[in-house]
Order: sequence, then C-alpha cells, then structure tokens
Amino acid sequence: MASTVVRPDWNLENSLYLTVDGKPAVLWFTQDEFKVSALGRQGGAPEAVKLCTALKHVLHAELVNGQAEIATLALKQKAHVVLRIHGRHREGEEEIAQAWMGRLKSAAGCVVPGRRVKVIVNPFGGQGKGRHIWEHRARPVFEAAKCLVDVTMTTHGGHAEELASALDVDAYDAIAVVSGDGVVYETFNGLAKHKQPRRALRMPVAHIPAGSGNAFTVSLLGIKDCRDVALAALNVVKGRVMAMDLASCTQGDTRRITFVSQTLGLMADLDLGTEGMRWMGDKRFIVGFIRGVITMKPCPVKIWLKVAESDKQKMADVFRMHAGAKGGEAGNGDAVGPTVAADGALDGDEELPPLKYRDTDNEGWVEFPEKIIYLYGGMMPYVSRDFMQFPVAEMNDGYLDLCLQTPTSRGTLLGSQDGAEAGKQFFLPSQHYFKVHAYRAIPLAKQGNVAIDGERWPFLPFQVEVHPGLGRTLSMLGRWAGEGGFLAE
Ligand SMILES: Nc1ncnc2c1ncn2[C@@H]1O[C@H](COP(=O)(O)OP(=O)(O)OP(=O)(O)O)[C@@H](O)[C@H]1O
Repeated sequence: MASTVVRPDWNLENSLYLTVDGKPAVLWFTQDEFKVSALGRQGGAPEAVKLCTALKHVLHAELVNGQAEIATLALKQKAHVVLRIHGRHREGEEEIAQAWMGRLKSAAGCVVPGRRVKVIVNPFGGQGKGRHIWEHRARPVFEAAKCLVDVTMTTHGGHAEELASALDVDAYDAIAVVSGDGVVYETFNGLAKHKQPRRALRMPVAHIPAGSGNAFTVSLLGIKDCRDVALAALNVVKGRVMAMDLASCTQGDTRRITFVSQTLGLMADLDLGTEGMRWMGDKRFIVGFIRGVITMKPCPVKIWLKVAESDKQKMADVFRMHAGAKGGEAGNGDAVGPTVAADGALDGDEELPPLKYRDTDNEGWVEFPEKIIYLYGGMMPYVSRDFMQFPVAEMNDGYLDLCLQTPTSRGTLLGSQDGAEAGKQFFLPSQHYFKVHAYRAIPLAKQGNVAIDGERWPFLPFQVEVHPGLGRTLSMLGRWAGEGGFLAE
C-alpha cells in the first residue's frame, strides 16, 4: 500500500505502539478513521501512513498472550477485504494496550463476539457465484468479527422458506441471506409460516448480494457500496436491528409476504420478460425498460386505493424532515435484540397480523380514474442499482409507496431514466405517487404479467396491505440508503 504523509491528527490518547513484522509502528484512530504508520526514525511522531481505513471498518481487537490482534476491512483495488494486524506491545505496556483496545472497539462500534448468524446461501445465485461469494468474500468478515455462523447451502427452490419456517428462533441473533432478492422473499415468507410468526419475524434478516436482482442490498448500502460483499457482510456483523415495514399480498386464498415490490404492466413485463437475460446482471432491467417503452402496451386495470397521502411535495417535505431528525449515520454497535415496532408487535401477540381489509371493502377507498401503463408498489427506495423508484420510502413509516404511470410520450419516459438512480422521475406529472395503507389491482386484459418481489404470480386480481414494522433488518445507517436521492441535493 502506498505511504502518504501523516496528517496532524495523531495524539497519544488514541495511539498504541506495537512492533509489527519486527518494525516499530504506531496505530491510532480519529473520530472517523483508523490508521497504522511506521514510526519516525527517532521513535518520534509517525512519518508515513501505511493504512488508513474508516473507523467503522474495524471488526475486532484483542490481546492474546501479549500479542495484539486487530482485524479490519481495508480497500484492496476496488473492494474491501479483511486485513489482520498482529503486533507485540512495548515492555510493561500490557495494561495500556488493553485499555487502548477497549477504546478502539468502543469507538468503532465493535459488537460483542459471538453474534449467532444463520447463513442461507443460494449456491446458484449470481450466475453460479453464490458459494464463492460466501466462502471467499463474506465468510472471512464473519470470522474476523468472531461471529458464530451456521451455514446451509440451498439444494432446491423453496429450501430457504422451509428452513425459515422451522427455524429455532432462540438459537440465532440474525439471518444472513447470500442470494438475490428471491431467496430473501422466501426467507420472510418462511418466517411468516413459522409456528410463532411474529416472534420469528422479529429475527433480523439481512442480505449479502449474490443474485441478478439485489434491491435489498442496494437499499441497505446504497449505489456506491452495494457491490462490495465485505461491506454487506460488515452490515450483518455490526448493523443495528431496525424495524421494517412488510406487506401481505393476497390473491384468492393465497397470502404471501412482500418486502420489495409488486408490479403490473410495463415493469412486470420487463422483470419477468427478461429472465433469459439474467447473464446481464441488473442491466437486463434497463434493456427491458427500453423494450417496454418502445412497445408501450396499455395496461387495462381497475385500481382501488386506501390513500394516506397523495401530495408529492408534502411527501418530500415529510421525508426531508424525518431524514433531518435522524441525522447522518445512526452509528453501529451491539444492538441485536428486539426493537419496538410501530404497531406494538412486541405485545406478546404471536399470530401473523390479521388482514385489515377484505377484497370487497370500498369504504374510504378511492378508484384511480386514469389509464396506466404500469403499476409499481414497494417499501424500499431502490428496485435495482440504476433505479430509485421510491425516493421517499422509509424503513418504518407504516406505508406502502405506490407509483401509477399514466400514458405519456416515449421521449418523456426514456428521458425519465436520466437521473432514475437518484429518483428524479418522482416529480414527473404523468407519474402518480401515493402513500397508501393498501391497494387493489384488478387486471382487465386476458393475459399479462404480475410480479411480486420478482416472482411470477397468476394474472388475476390481487390486493396488498402494509404491516407497519412487522419485519426486522440490520443497518449500520439506521435508515435506507440513498437519502431520498435527488431530494437531498
Ligand atoms: N439450490 C437451488 N437450486 C435451484 N433453485 C434454487 C436453489 N436455491 C434457490 N433457488 C431458487 O432460485 C431463485 C432465484 O434465487 P435468488 O434470489 O438467489 O436470485 P435472483 O436474483 O432472484 O436470480 P439469479 O438466479 O439471477 O441470481 C429463487 O426463486 C429460489 O427459489
């Protein structure tokens, strides 16, 4: 690693002298950074920084038989990897070293060793790289943070659902799913089928990206970091437990949990109609979008809404107010354990929340009066790396976000993709955006596509209703990433 000149942020309080690889070195931390430097020739101030990484990347520090061991993430080429530093403290400085390690761990928000994580890996996810991603890029982070992992490689579709439905919820602190969004969908649905569903859904579910659609990771980490597996693993080992809205999607007698999206019309066609292009990764969604805009098929459907807010400006104002109140990063730390959900889910009621709305309810509902070309419902900002469909989505605001795109020119729709990664299409007049408690869609065409969390559903009427704070995830940010995209500009 190239050496850089030492900045004057070195102070005795936060520094520790060690002999690393037979050479004197000093390790120190500031409010945001952890650094290692070769010591000056006279044993004085450090001369050149050998390592500089974010303080939150420090995974663990301890003294073992007088030997200091520190594990941190460090950037190697374009991705983070685990770096271990071993060194011997100076004669008679054991107590100093011990105290310094404690200060480092507390400043870096290191968790108490022993976080128990159930890891579910789809070995075939991400064009067959799932196993490799877990073994070589994620597992080392869990080991360095001293987590206890119990790993299952899925052997068939639906396996994650079976595992989650039979999970011993006392045996784990969190579930990490190494896959695309499809296996996370199965995991939430398995927890919902558990004999104690509410209790099971209090188990945080986090994601390590190994699929072609990784909306969950993009929404947890943001566009810049979402491909960095080590950072996704860091989010599992150091993230705080956050309540997260989930929803039920019902169709006839079927009731399933949805956590990412529901689509009909152009957006469902592009999701399900591009299955053969999975080799492209998430670029297949862009190709599908352009294809859909060129065809511009109408989407005949009746839509009924239980609206909470329909004024985009008000939604943006509320979002900014909440973002301001939450501040920047919520920090990290050992926060595994139940948090209180918005709907008081810790009140001992173990059943899945009963549905509030029937598919015949009309009181207080409104019918959307215009024609649409697509419907897009969801609860997290990103639906792919290039597309922030829901810039004002919040992790636990208790609403579903629903976009109804009415017909407009092809130029406008294609132009809306410029800045879509920051949600700039939000204020398009032809795009109607609602915060709803529930909605119902009754397709009127003979055939078409309905995609719920990327899974094909029968092309029949469906209804979706939100369950505020029913699920849990892990987040070092304490909110969805993206900060409202262009709204933060
Ligand atoms: N071992 C397995 N064999 C076959 N199918 C599996 C296996 N494990 C999981 N699946 C299925 O694979 C599907 C896709 O999984 P996943 O969520 O990992 O990726 P994706 O992004 O949806 O797609 P991709 O396969 O393109 O990465 C899920 O519906 C799941 O049921």
